[in-house]
Amino acid sequence: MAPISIRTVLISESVDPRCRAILEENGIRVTEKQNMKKDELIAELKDYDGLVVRSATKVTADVINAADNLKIIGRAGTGVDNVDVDAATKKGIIVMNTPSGNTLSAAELTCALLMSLSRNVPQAVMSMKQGNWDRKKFMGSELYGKVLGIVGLGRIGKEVASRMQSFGMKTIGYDPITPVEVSASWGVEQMSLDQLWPQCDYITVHTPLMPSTVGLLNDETFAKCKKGVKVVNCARGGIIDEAALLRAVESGQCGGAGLDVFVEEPPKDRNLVDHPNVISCPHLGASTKEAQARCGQDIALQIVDMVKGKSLVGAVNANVLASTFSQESHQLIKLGEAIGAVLQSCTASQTPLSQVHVINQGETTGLTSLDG
Ligand SMILES: NC(=O)C1=CN([C@@H]2O[C@H](COP(=O)(O)OP(=O)(O)OC[C@H]3O[C@@H](n4cnc5c(N)ncnc54)[C@H](O)[C@@H]3O)[C@@H](O)[C@H]2O)C=CC1
Ligand SMILES: O=C(O)C(=O)COP(=O)(O)O
Repeated sequence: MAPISIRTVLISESVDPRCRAILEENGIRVTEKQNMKKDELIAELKDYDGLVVRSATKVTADVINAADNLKIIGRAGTGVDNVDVDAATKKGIIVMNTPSGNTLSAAELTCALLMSLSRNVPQAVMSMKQGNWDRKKFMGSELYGKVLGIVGLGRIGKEVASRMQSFGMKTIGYDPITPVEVSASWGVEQMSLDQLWPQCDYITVHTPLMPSTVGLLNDETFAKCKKGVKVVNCARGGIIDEAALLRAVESGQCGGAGLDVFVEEPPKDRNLVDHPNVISCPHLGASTKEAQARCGQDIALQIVDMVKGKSLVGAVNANVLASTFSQESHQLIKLGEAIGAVLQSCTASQTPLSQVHVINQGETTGLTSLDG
């Protein structure tokens, strides 16, 4: 892999100090500057080769196109929906994330919200602080024996499943990519969304935010759910349509919601946050010391390894890889793209394939990995 020169990095959010320390130990100059408005970010970024962000910095096409020296955008975390990856790719800028660093923390917060919803813990705490002793108002229900629908069976969905199974919940789910036998091996029975909605007492979503996941829960799908279903969104605002959710909690079709994320953060429209059956957090899924330490360290090491030409880990825009890898690797990258296109058409069908056998012909090149 051809080394990329990164001499200066701007960290625009609160990222674990390990990130700065590792970059500096490797001769990269680091500046930390938080809460910049778009114009300030554009002006500041002109001087940097790299940018490290979390979820609050909106790295839009305007920002990217104005950043003439930028070569890498590092996301200390999972979701890259705050980065215009297409604009970055067009400019040859690598976008990389650290997707497993905060998995356990996001899963644990999801479980905390599910438990809080079942026993009205936040509402009871508030009532106590107001000087009350109300044992009737906060009657809850057990999680034991209830059905949890998990939409999105990737890293976080899987961890949520195993934790909630320990409470005796039955876990069912849907994912267009994760094979049914794989999720079955960790106790999640997969089915179509239409089969899933009416069975669930609780639903939690763990997909990326993309056109196919916007409004997965909407007026129509809420209507297919059990009356009183409780929902959790620790993934991205908008996967559960916010207006439809408000209508559903107002009508009682939805019995409660636990929200860590919002379409607009912080949300200007407070109707959901203020509803008595909605409990919410200010995007705290990854806010643990452990998750931040992992993500801060991982993103710094990934940048350093890239600079040293050692490996390119965590890059999400494959097209850019083509320009950074050696000539021989180009053919493998093209092959990967072709296989990806075939797999995409397989998963687009109504009944996704659970297994694909690949048969190769011809001589091997000796290149077995795209890494390094
Ligand atoms: N609240 C927080 O602070 C945090 C939020 N997140 C968010 O959680 C979400 C999940 O993260 P991971 O589990 O790490 O991602 P992942 O990539 O491991 O899993 C996502 C899964 O969603 C599936 N999926 C895609 N389209 C789908 C659809 N239409 N229906 C059902 N499933 C679909 C994918 O096949 C994949 O298995 C992301 O949106 C991420 O940004 C992640 C960490 C912290
Ligand atoms: O990693 C993710 O996708 C998250 O949502 C975490 O966001 P944060 O790093 O806490 O701003």
